[in-house]
Amino acid sequence: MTSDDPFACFGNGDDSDDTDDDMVHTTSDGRAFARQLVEKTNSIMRMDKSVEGQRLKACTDVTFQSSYQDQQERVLHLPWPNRPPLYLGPIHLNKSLTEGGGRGYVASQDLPPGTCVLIEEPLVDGWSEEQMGRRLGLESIKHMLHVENAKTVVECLRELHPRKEKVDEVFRQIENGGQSSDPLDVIQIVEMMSSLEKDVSFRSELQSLVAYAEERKICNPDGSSLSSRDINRMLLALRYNGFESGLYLHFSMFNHHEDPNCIKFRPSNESPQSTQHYNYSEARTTRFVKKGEPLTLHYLENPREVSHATRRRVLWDQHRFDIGGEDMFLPYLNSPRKIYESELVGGKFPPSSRDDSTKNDDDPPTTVNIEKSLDDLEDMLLELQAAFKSKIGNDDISSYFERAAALELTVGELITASQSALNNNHHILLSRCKRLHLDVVELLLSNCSQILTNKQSIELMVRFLQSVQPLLESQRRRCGNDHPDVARTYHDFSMGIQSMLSHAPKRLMALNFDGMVTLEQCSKMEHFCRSEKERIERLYPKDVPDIIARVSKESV
Ligand SMILES: C[S@@+](CC[C@H](N)C(=O)[O-])C[C@H]1O[C@@H](n2cnc3c(N)ncnc32)[C@H](O)[C@@H]1O
Repeated sequence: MTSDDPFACFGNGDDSDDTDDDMVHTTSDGRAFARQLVEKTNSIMRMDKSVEGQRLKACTDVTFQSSYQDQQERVLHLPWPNRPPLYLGPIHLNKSLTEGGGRGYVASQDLPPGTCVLIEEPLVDGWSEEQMGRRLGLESIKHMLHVENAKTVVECLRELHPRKEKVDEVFRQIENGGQSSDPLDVIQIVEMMSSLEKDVSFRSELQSLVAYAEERKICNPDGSSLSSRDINRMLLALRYNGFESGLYLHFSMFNHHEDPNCIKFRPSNESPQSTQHYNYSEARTTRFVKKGEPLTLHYLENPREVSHATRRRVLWDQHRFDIGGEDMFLPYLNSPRKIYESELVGGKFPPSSRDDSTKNDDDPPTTVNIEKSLDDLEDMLLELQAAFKSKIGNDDISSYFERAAALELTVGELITASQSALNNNHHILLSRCKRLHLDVVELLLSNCSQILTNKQSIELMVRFLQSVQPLLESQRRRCGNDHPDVARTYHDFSMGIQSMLSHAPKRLMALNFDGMVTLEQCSKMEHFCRSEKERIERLYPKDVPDIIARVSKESV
């Protein structure tokens, strides 16, 4: 085995190596002691659970849920009072927000983390096959005009940004020789529509959709035929409001924030207790939200963890609103743009532009290069996950193992290179690299146990812990202590410690993690991580069917 061997850090694959001095001596006494400690803390946890359960029940209690009556009143002020969501939590629509595009939700009372604020079924569930992996285009309009309830969809779409009434008014002003009073309307409506219409094939597709709508007798709510401008506006409404999972009405009233206080879940569409199928999304707060504070989501869905430069470009490209660069003064905030710790590169505001710097700039920002590598490596992981899932035969497993092992090392190298290029241990891209690393190690450990020697597994677990510990710290700083992403990382940390306590406790202590230098401290940390993971998970109960059942009971 030479140092050039890419698999050197997995050991030489010889099991006899496992009788390594350090490990054997440590494990014989250490394992027993560690097991005792884990059992002791487990039993303390079991006792604690009933008390903790009661405390947490208070958080997910009906105190923070809206009654049917209460919802009815607030639903009247939504743009679709006749199509209420399945549940509207203690929030209401404010139509004159200064930050984030006019309309948006605000909290009607103080809301603890995990409060369910909205449950809704999509108006259009998913997109057509041709649409997948591409930006929403006219094929999605075609898909929408095909669905059974197309007439209702078109009617509802009227109220989505940019509202039909508004668009008609803007063009009326222009056609009368005037100008739109709001420069943002020109950017988001007039310029966006005309840039799409520059394409000849787009224009001809618009015409064929006009004819198709006519044929199916799908018209505007006032009975007039859908014009090509109407269809173009509908496309903007999809782009400005659509989610990966489809189009929702009430979810489209959430504005974007760089540091959002809500998260949208698309839970499994089956309730565990009943045979009833649900197809809903839910939004929950991820931290404490004060009464009157706007409720916001992060618009980037996949991947969510991108650099400031990429976020700025994507949001401009898709929505035509600018999150701002270093020198940009944001009039609605009356201040320069705020910079978050997770965006700093070398302690400074990173370069960013609304335009695609990968195309125009010879020297794209460091973050763009890291993102490109991440995209490629994440694709490789997806391929490997699919291969292992499809139960590859024993003969193939070693070749897939080699690919997964090479991927693990490459991600490790990307972490090292990114750390030095970004000079910021809490940069959002480093968190993404570390999450990827954890996922690759997990893939190896859960699928290649028959190939990995004990020593290799332990070395893998060591590198796993070296990624998970700083990731946890960065995520807590960025998302707070109650975010579901943090729960997942607590879980990983606890599993990693548990495994090392059982197999190589001395090696674990030698890692010298803060507050983890004795066996007792390591065990305590493992217990802490596990209980934190469980605490956060309980903040986000899978209780949507119960909420819906309660509300429908109250309504009769
Ligand atoms: C899903 S809608 C949100 C609701 C919208 N404010 C409305 O009144 O219909 C998305 C649009 O709202 C605006 N918007 C949302 N978040 C924003 C933000 N942080 N800054 C500026 N505009 C924002 C953009 O025009 C975007 O295309």
